[in-house]
Amino acid sequence: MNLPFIEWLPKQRWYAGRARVLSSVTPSVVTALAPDLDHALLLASYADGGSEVYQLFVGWDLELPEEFAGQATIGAQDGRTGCDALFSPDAARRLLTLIQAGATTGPLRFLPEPEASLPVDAPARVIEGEQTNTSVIFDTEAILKVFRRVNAGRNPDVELNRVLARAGSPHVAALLGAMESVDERGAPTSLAMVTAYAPNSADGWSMAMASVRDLLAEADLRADEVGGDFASESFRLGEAVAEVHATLAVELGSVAGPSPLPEMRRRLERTVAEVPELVDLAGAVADRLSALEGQIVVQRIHGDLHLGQALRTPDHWFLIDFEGEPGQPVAERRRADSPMRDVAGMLRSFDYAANQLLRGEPNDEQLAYRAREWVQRNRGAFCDGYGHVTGVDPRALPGLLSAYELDKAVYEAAYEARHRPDWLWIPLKSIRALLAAGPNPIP
Ligand SMILES: Nc1ncnc2c1ncn2[C@@H]1O[C@H](COP(=O)(O)OP(=O)(O)O)[C@@H](O)[C@H]1O
Ligand SMILES: O=P(O)(O)O[C@H]1O[C@H](CO)[C@@H](O[C@H]2O[C@H](CO)[C@@H](O)[C@H](O)[C@H]2O)[C@H](O)[C@H]1O
Repeated sequence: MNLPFIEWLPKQRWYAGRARVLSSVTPSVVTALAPDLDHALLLASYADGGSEVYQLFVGWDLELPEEFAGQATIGAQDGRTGCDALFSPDAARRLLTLIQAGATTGPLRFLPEPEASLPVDAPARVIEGEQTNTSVIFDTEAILKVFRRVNAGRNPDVELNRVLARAGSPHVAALLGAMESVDERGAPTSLAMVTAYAPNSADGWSMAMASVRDLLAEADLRADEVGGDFASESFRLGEAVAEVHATLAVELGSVAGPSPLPEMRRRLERTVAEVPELVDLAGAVADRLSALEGQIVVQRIHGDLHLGQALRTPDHWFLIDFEGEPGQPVAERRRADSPMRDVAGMLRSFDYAANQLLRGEPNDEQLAYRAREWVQRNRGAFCDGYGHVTGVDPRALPGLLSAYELDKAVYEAAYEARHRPDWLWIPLKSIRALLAAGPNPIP
């Protein structure tokens, strides 16, 4: 396969190498699925000596919806045009059919869940947006998520969705199937998963943004007085996260174990090297992380929880995307950790929602005050909901929570520097605020 991947790959939203110099992109494993459809693992090598593996279904001379033709077309080879086949509804349906059939092709395994019935004839459409992976929706019935960056091992998204669905949790979409590759020793690497689609749902990020927008439009009203108050949803979301944690603890265990302090310190060091604005703050952040010295209670958790990972269905809050932090090795993403990592992730997200809408109004003190009020109200409601289920209010663990919030904000600084440099100011502002607030950030 000899397509111009080196030009096409860096233009994709899910490409994570923006801060690095790409030196080559080579198809390392190619598996033919049909005469006009191949599966390819692409080895992207960087000038710094590092590399990443990306996954692509390459379609040949496929018909593409007009609006996606430019984005999906990779280039020409031997008189045929190669494209990202997930944009072809027909190719996407064929992938679903392979999963339904439990097919095996070369190293690829297509695995339906027991009794699952996949909508193999449904209209299919790629969803666009700020996603790490690429997902295709099949009518209102199923959603196929293809992991873009491939890391050896079983992806926690597949693993935890399966555990939670089989335990009857009302807070996840049912897993319908998966796709893996196996190496010579039979060890699996997750490549894709299909879950039931939740129709008529809204994601927590859009709902929170609508609520903040309402508040900022009514500068004289308090957060609890405007129509779009989000606090009761934040409370229910706190309950849902706590219930998911409780189910994971029952199903997969919860023990006293070493804290992730060494990894947090390494992350801080790496991020300071990438984000010069952090240099002056790093010492104070490191001091605050020391609250995690010694042992803590750990269990399997979501690992990268934020408002965009929560879907409000007509009946429940669902949590999605249990993949952990994109870009980390699978072993690290599967590692047990404190549930406070997820709580901190969601609390950070309330901060993001309010700050994001203050963009362009940086010096309006009245709006900034209102936004802070919204954040306090919703962070508080989330913790109330969480504590209502577990009996332990996260605010009773301020040192732990503040350390996890800072670690998350450091992660976000690296994430934004790589993917959305325009947003970098949000985690930087939060790091300064968290340091100034002391180790007990929530009243
Ligand atoms: N089961 C589902 N039902 C409805 N929409 C979903 C479902 N799962 C995911 N989505 C939508 O797809 C988007 C991407 O899913 P996500 O798992 O977060 O992918 P990524 O890893 O690419 O970020 C979500 O923001 C959500 O809007
Ligand atoms: O792609 P994922 O959803 O797995 O997560 C990554 O991208 C997120 C942004 O899309 C990023 O989240 C950060 O921005 C959100 C607003 O867009 C905000 O709600 C989150 O709190 C903030 O962390 C996430 O960190 C990253 O892993």
